[in-house]
Amino acid sequence: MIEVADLTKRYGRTTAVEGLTFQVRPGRVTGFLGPNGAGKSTTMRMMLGLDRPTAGEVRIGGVPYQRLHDPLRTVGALLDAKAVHPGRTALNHLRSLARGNRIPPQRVREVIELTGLRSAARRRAGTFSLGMSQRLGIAAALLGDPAVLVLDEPVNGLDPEGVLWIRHLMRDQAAQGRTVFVSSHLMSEAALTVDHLIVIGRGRLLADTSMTAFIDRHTDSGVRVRTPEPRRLRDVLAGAGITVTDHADGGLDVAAGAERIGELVAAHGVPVHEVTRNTASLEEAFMRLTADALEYRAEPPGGVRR
Ligand SMILES: Nc1ncnc2c1ncn2[C@@H]1O[C@H](COP(=O)(O)OP(=O)(O)OP(=O)(O)O)[C@@H](O)[C@H]1O
Repeated sequence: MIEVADLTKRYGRTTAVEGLTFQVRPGRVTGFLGPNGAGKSTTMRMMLGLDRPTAGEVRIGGVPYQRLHDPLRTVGALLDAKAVHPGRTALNHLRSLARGNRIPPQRVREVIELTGLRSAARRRAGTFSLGMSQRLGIAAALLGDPAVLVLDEPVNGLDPEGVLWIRHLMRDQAAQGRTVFVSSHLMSEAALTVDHLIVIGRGRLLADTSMTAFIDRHTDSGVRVRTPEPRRLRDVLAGAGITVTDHADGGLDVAAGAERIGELVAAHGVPVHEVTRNTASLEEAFMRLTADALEYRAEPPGGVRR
């Protein structure tokens, strides 16, 4: 469990984090979301004792990071994947971390297997792609078999297979009862992985909610349908008392479930090219929630930034 209590961080006149209070519980994946500059990395650095709070505190398993006896065995972190010495091989990097933290050498082999780095283990970290560096960073985070994982944008630079892998890994770690705290600036990505959501903007807490509640509240129940015969489809749906509206992309927004629509078009022989649930509204809800808190917003042409 991670407890953040009234946490504030100022850099000169910039307030990066202001009065943040929330808890990250074990057994689930908690997403930490906010637009660029919202204060996510600053908060994570304070969790890991890399930055001193101006006020407030963070406790991991009831203890501030600086007072942990065995930090690497308590909390594993991925903050900056490129922070590894470029001349070191992945294997040597992990071995030296293990040695310095009294972790048995066989654990190095285990995390290399777990992160799919076996074929790259003897290559120098400086030659790694961002995706491979992310895997190495995650291997280091898992090395001490910690009960708490803190991952800053772990999906960054990963290919589609890597993205799936990290999603499974996080779910798996949470299912084992660990605390998994992961930052992202994308709602759509978080929606696929996280159970709980902490959203911040300009360093302040905007939402602390379950993902299911957020999705239920913000996604339309409607379905987008594409057909080469829109008029016939409209007639069939209207005949069944279903509301249909045109969408700018040429599709139709239909206020009914996919099953009902599927049955009706099959019964009337209307050809359909696409039936998709409206999830775009989730990203829109996130944008609305954080809009006033966006640090870098595009200026309207000729306008003045508010
Ligand atoms: N060392 C520092 N000195 C001065 N200002 C800083 C420092 N670190 C962060 N900031 C400022 O604090 C604010 C929060 O930054 P932070 O990097 O924590 O945001 P973030 O949510 O992680 O953003 P991103 O998604 O872009 O990484 C920003 O205004 C940033 O410019």
